[in-house]
Amino acid sequence: MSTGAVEPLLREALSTASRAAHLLVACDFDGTLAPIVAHRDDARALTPSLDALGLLTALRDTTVAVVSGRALRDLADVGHLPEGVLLVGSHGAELGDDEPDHDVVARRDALIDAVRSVTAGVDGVDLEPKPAGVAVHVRAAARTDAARVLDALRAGPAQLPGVVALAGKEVLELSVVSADKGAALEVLRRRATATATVFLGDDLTDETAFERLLPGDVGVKVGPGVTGAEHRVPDPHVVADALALLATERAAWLARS
Ligand SMILES: O=P(O)(O)OC[C@H]1O[C@H](O[C@H]2O[C@H](CO)[C@@H](O)[C@H](O)[C@H]2O)[C@H](O)[C@@H](O)[C@@H]1O
Repeated sequence: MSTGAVEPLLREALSTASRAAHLLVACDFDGTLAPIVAHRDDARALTPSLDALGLLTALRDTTVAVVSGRALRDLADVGHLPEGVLLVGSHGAELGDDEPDHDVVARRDALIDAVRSVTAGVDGVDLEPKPAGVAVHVRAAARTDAARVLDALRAGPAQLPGVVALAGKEVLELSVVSADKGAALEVLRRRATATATVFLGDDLTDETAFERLLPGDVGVKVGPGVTGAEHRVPDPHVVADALALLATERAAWLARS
């Protein structure tokens, strides 16, 4: 395990959190466990991060969750996460296995039709349907097309009644239900009766989770950008180091206590 890239202040914060009566470790997926790649189906979590999450799930009084913008089913397929990791999809809209009700599906389909009327014929734009919405990826589009499509989506489909827009990395997500990772984190924390939470995320959509952290919790922003998190690591490789450190320290603490 290499922990050299984990800053001393973060090491200290993780060490303190590792001694919590009940620890919740929650991670974002894309850009945090898995490096960002050109196509969403090719994203894979780094093996050392999966190993560390596996170690953490095996510990008593420790809850591990991945809270992603991806649809729950997609997260389960792409994630290859260790057994015991709780999966939360669609930015918190999918906290369990419940299928969305008919009204949500009908409104989602109408939303996707409206989105298609904006994106039809634009090269490099990729639609990712989700149970309650759609993500419009513009990573592969010409920059002028990407800007034009995003503006048209914000002015059009995003204004439909009940539609919520969330901007991410080269993506605009439109949903017919309102959800955010901060609210999902609250639910996880309550269910786990966690006394300390460690949350790691890289995107704007992770900021609602950082906002909900309490004294003694640890928020870790991955990569550059403005954040409310107290700590930062440069990339998913150092996320793996931080998770490994946390797993080792918690195992040692539990063994002693
Ligand atoms: O909350 P996350 O787990 O970070 O999910 C956020 C979105 O991730 C995916 O899109 C992003 O990652 C892709 C693969 O690296 C990248 O190609 C894309 O540009 C990024 O926006 C996913 O496809 C979305 O559904 C998630 O909401």
